[in-house]
Amino acid sequence: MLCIFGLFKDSQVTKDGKEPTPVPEWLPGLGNGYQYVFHNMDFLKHIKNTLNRKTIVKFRIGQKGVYLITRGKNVQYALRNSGSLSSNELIYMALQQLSGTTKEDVAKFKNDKSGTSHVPSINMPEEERIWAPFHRIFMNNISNSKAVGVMTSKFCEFFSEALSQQLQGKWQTIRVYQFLEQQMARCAITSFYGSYILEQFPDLIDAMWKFDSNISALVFGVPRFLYSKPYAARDGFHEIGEKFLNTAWSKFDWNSRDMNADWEPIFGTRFSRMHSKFFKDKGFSMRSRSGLFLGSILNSNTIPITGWAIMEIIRDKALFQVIRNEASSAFTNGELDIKKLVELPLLQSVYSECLRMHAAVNITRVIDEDMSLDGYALKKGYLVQAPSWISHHDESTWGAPDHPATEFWAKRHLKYVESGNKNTTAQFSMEGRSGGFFPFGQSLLTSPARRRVTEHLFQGGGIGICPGRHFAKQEIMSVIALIVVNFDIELEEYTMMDGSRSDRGPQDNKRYCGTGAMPPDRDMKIRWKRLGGN
Ligand code: HEM
Repeated sequence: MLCIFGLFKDSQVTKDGKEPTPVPEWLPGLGNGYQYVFHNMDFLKHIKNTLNRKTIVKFRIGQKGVYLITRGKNVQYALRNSGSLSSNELIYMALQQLSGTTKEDVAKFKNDKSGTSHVPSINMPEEERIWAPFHRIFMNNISNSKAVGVMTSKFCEFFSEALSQQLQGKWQTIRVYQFLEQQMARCAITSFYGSYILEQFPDLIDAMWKFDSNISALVFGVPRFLYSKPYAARDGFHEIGEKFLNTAWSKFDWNSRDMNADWEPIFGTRFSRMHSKFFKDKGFSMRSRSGLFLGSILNSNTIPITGWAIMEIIRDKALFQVIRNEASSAFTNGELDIKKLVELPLLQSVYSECLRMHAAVNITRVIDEDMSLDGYALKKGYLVQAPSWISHHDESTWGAPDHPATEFWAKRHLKYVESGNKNTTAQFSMEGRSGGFFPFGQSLLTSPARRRVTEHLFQGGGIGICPGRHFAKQEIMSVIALIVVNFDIELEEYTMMDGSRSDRGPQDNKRYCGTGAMPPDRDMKIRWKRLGGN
């Protein structure tokens, strides 16, 4: 586990290349550990401003050396092309810190060196393998198009139902983010994990948000004796998971036809059933099973991105109208056509712009062997970290006349092509920029061809690109479409998160920087009126 406090020490110059420039210490003599953990965005701004001509810089968190990579081509190279990097140590840390997996159960992951392929890379009995079947559960039940289709259609069914509870033809006041935090979370959990979990444990949503707001302290490894609140939040959340798993297991008939259903009320999706059964069959403790199970419940990325998109659309009346017109074209007889929806150019541009601005992940790998990158010599044992916040705010990649990268611009990802008769059509495009855009992480594997053939074939396990990204896009775009098409909306005022008046609009809640999507720190009070028809 990373220890956070310690003095910054410069490392030796090697003969194999330049030594990356050390980041100036935040507090002379005290290093950057505290700033990195508790003020990650300020730390990243500090790096961006003081070292903006360097491509790789280094600093220390306690005893751990970290290289930060700040340019798109290096991020691509380091996270895709090198056999010298892995994410295993980080996964073990996340398992212990976030999921609360017991040491004995983490050891089961560690002991499996057979890789994630069907064919083990070393001689190992099939029943002792963890990584390969675990990855298959993700690939077959979250990433593939059938599974995504089931989850999206269930989600839309529940979310449409939630919207239909709003008064028709009458103005009503709500707070946008508060509504999403409760209603979108409820629908996402139900579509993924079935209806039983929230019927039995309605406090789960609040426990989830409490846990979520403490994730950075847990991820960055703040010890329990220094700061116990995050651990209490995690334990409270996991206790609900334990109670759920106990009752759901006794209620569900594993020999019934529901075992293979796309969705049933007790466990929800096939993913949730397979995942839960897998860890029980492998003899994991109840505490580990609960943490692993609840890990994927978190809506901590999709809800903030949706919140930002909806607020941006509401505060610009012209944009609201254009998005409404565009989204309406994806409805046929009141039914949302998801395939059409996810291809809509402006909506995709708004979605990507919100990910660009607010998804702040520090994609991290461990260097397994000394390596060189961009003329720099990088040492074994260091972490390599690519902060999306820096790449996503790079003016040379994203800036446009009158639309600096620091600002939301709905049309930033559109290009205009001639469509005959001197007309032009807008198309969604990330051309030439995708290297600097990685809200969902990056695949570790080399060429696209190799990635296609051997997706998830890396030694020992490891994280690849987010397997939930297709579902996330469909879920977020569906919520936007269902709201703008079915409601007239007027902005009343901005509020603090407790509902009291705020004299400014939302900004990123910086506490989340480095760990995922940053939610807004203010809410938006609106009047909305549900329309008839759709
Ligand atoms: C806007 C929404 C989302 C964002 C920005 C996001 C981002 C990420 C990132 C950055 C990673 C780590 C990749 C790495 O370190 O290389 C990740 C992993 C993961 N995500 Fe997402 N995610 C989102 C939504 C979702 C959803 C909706 C699901 C589930 C349906 C999901 C499931 C997962 C899982 C299971 C992993 C771990 C993968 C592994 O261990 O191989 N994510 N996500």
